[in-house]
Amino acid sequence: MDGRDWGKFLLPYEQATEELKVKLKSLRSELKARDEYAPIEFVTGRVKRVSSILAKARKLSVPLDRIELGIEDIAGIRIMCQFVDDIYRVAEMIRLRKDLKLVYEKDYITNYKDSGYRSYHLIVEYPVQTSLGSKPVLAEIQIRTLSMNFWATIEHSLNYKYRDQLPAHVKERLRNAAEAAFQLDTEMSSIRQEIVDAQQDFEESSVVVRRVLNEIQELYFFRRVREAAQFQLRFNELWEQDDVWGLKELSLEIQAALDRAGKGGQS
Ligand SMILES: Nc1nc2c(ncn2[C@@H]2O[C@H](COP(=O)(O)OP(=O)(O)OP(=O)(O)O)[C@@H](O)[C@H]2O)c(=O)[nH]1
Ligand SMILES: Nc1ncnc2c1ncn2[C@@H]1O[C@H](COP(=O)(O)OP(=O)(O)OP(=O)(O)O)[C@@H](O)[C@H]1O
Repeated sequence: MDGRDWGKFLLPYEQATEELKVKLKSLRSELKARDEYAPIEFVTGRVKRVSSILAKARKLSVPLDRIELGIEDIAGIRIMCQFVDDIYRVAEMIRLRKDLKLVYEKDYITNYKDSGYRSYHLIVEYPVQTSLGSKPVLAEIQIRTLSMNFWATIEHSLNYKYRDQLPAHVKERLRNAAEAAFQLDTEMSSIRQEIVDAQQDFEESSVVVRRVLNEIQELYFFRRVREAAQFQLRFNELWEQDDVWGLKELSLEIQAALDRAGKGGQS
């Protein structure tokens, strides 16, 4: 392939990268607009430089007329997430999409690389609509947390600066740094879980509170004034003590009283 052909060759990759970036950014804004939690923090993409394609083809012994299949990351997308769990949610959303086909995946989170590198990779086939018809191109989608990205960006630039000749002790320190970054992710996930649990507890307790108050109102409706007033006093105490379990028990008692009131006469 001579120099003039590269522009044409890269066109569908440029289109694929741009379209995938727009689609994945829209996924984030759509989820946000619906007030749903958006597991995507931000999205980037790039088309591999010709010099980098040639270097990789040489390294992997891919003949130049086979690079379309032999080099999978000419079109590259990167998705950054806040939490490790989000990575797997985003991967699932991509698997379910109808506008691309999953070719294979690499879980470098569970099976992190010797360098310490962690990310989740999906190699997909994306059909680009060109003036000559549909053209499938391969694209690499890397999904990672912000701290995995922090580590990979610095490690990449160090490797670039030292031309992949990092001294052993630096490599060792980078491996330690990757471990520390992952511990940060783990710690952040557990803090988040605690907040989610606390929110669930709060929602559960407000549902019970509303239920008990409605039931007491119903008792008043049946003119069970004395009983309702007693339940109200017990409710006040339990509510002050934030005793959700006690409130649930009280609700059962009021329901029994309501049953009796429904069947029997009024007091
Ligand atoms: N910073 C950093 N990025 C990595 C590392 N390993 C993989 N990556 C990224 O992940 C991409 C795909 O890596 P691999 O799954 O190993 O793919 P590969 O084509 O078999 O091997 P590469 O020659 O490393 O691209 C690379 O092009 C990088 O962008 C690493 O150790 N450090
Ligand atoms: N899938 C991707 N999405 C977004 N950016 C990427 C992706 N892959 C690599 N990059 C970034 O593109 C820039 C150029 O990287 P380049 O494609 O030359 O090398 P690489 O992917 O890191 O390595 P290799 O050539 O060994 O595959 C770097 O800043 C790199 O972080």
